[in-house]
Amino acid sequence: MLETTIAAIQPPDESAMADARELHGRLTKPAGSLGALEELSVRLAGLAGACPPPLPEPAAVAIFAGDHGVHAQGVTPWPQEVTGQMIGNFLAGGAVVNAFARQAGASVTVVDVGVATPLPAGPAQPAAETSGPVVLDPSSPVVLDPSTPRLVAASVRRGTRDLAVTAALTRDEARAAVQTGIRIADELIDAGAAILLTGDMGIGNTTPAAALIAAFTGADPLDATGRGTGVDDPTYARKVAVVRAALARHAPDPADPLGVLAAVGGLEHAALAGLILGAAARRTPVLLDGVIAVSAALAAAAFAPDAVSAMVAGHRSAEPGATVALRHLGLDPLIDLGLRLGEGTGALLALPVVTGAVRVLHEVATFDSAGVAEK
Ligand SMILES: O=C(O)c1ccc[n+]([C@@H]2O[C@H](COP(=O)([O-])O)[C@@H](O)[C@H]2O)c1
Ligand SMILES: Cc1cc2nc[nH]c2cc1C
Repeated sequence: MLETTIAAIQPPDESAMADARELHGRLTKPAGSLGALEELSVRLAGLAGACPPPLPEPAAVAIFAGDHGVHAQGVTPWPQEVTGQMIGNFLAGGAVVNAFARQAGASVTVVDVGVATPLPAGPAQPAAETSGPVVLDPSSPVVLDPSTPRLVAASVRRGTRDLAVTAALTRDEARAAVQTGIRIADELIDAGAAILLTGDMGIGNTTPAAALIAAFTGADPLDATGRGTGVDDPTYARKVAVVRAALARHAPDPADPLGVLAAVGGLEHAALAGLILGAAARRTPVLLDGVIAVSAALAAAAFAPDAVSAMVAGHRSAEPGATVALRHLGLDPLIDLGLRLGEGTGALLALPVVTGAVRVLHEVATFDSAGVAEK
């Protein structure tokens, strides 16, 4: 499944891109006056193979959640249980991602790919008549409902191993998580999603994100590692040392993305790489959130370089590694607000920018049709 997905990822359609550039030149605005939105709309035309490309509606956020053995190294001040507790919050509609998703009209799908603690029952009840989290029967149809977050149970294992001691995952476990991401992309697109947004939840997950970024870009661990949820100086120093030692121990080969994900990654990072590959194979845009998403995007690009044409960088996370990763991918983020929350929040805030970029090609009059004189 991974190999067939990679094989399905094709380069952008140059003629649709040329059509979009030509159309932009005829719309009632000075050439280039929409700045980065113009190139974004051209890229989306190339991805869709059509000018104009489809409006990115409806939108679907997929939040992949996992825990991390490296938590034992003291790389984050937060207890591991917060990962599972936040899943309860997502399903109850009480997290920041839910507020932003309601604003954007996006559905929220939470995917447990490897949470360590049992998922909470109480608050995770979106409907009164249910007694526990809404765990979907794999055979039930996927419905994109912005008012009802849903949980997909797809745990590969209850958290990774400690990457400071051993490989975080076996290759088979990493592959299973990547394939879960591909499956979720397919299900959401089959249910009608016209754009996928990445989300993540995992206490400790900025440490594997930093290790992935250093492994794929060659950046020094000091430049790839940030303060995550807001760690103090001693914790930050420990975190950089953990990333440096892990790279020395595992010597991950950036030409072997499954091996890199297994050695120093996380289950949500692997699943996000799969989601991106799945979206790219279906020529559907994927709006990237923060540092965890862009670390996964590096893995996706290592699997299939043409997957980059499906990626839109939603925002520039405050994590320094995100900027290192975006530079490596050649992507410019749409917004830069100093966010460092995750969950898909930065991607959701960027969604109206993407929609606006495409809407221009659908709705704006040409000089000719509107009778406006050209310069
Ligand atoms: O999206 C980001 O760029 C981002 C930056 C810092 C932290 N986070 C979130 O915070 C958690 C990981 O932080 P930490 O310090 O425990 O590694 C995890 O749940 C992420 O979603 C997310
Ligand atoms: C409370 C909390 C919410 C989060 N959302 C994403 N990562 C998070 C980390 C914490 C600690």
